[in-house]
Amino acid sequence: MFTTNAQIHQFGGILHKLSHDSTSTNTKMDVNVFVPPSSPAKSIPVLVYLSGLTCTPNNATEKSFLQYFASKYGFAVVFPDTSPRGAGIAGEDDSWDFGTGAGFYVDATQEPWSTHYNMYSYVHKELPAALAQHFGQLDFATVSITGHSMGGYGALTGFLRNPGVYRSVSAFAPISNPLNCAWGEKAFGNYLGADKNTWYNYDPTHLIKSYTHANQPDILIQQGSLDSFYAKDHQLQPENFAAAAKDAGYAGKIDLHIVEGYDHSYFFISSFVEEHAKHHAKHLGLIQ
Ligand SMILES: N[C@@H](CCC(=O)N[C@@H](CSC=O)C(=O)NCC(=O)O)C(=O)O
Repeated sequence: MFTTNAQIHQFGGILHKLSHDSTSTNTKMDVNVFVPPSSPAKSIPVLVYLSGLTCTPNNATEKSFLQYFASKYGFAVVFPDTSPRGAGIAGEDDSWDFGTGAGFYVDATQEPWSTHYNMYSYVHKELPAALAQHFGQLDFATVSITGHSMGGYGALTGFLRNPGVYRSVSAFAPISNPLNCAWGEKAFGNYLGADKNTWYNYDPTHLIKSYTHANQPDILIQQGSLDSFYAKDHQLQPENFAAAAKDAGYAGKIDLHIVEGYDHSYFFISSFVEEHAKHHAKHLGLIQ
């Protein structure tokens, strides 16, 4: 059961700011949903946008410009939160890259995180089922997924672990090989524990090696060359994902664009959001 906190008219559609009690996280969760203009009898395909570290559903809603293209092509957009909030766990607010705002789209197995930090089940199971009930017009059987940074990793992971569920996937500056970077080691070590065998289930670079489903669409990835998380800190490593896909014989093209001069911010995301919207509109059957 959702509570509507705001309904904002935008680009001919409506942005719904909602909250609900989640059984995956055992907390109240906020979610934004943009519904494009449409005739009442028509079902509307859906794009899920997963945000990065520190974000609420509002960052992308306010800064990506994605709703303009969702309205143009006729798909809805779901903007989930990035973690439970106010779970009351000691240490959850101590750092910006772990805990609140940094749920890493995993189902935690380790105490004290496992009661609340179950963002994988929340995003891929509970939330779509609940929203399908709330918005009868949204067609969650025709759904694609995208995201930024931690959310780009969440999108790639969700696509690869749920063969046939998402028609297409794309990512902006995704954390592509979390087993191999400081953000991933911190998050997985705490949420999943010391046994690295369990970490592989959440690493796109490893998951693509065993992805066998017939649905192998092109995967669009943009990465700014001056993004310090990419160039300096090596947190992102999209080349590792592209190389693994090639070695695995993934049939679609890994369309990795290193875009000169761009950083990690929403200035970068909004510059390429049209390309991503078009990519998904094609796979959702809205354009040729
Ligand atoms: N100084 C930033 C650091 C965090 C940051 O850059 N977060 C990115 C995602 S990073 C990987 O997941 C982000 O999307 N920030 C929100 C924004 O609106 O730009 C900070 O504290 O935000």
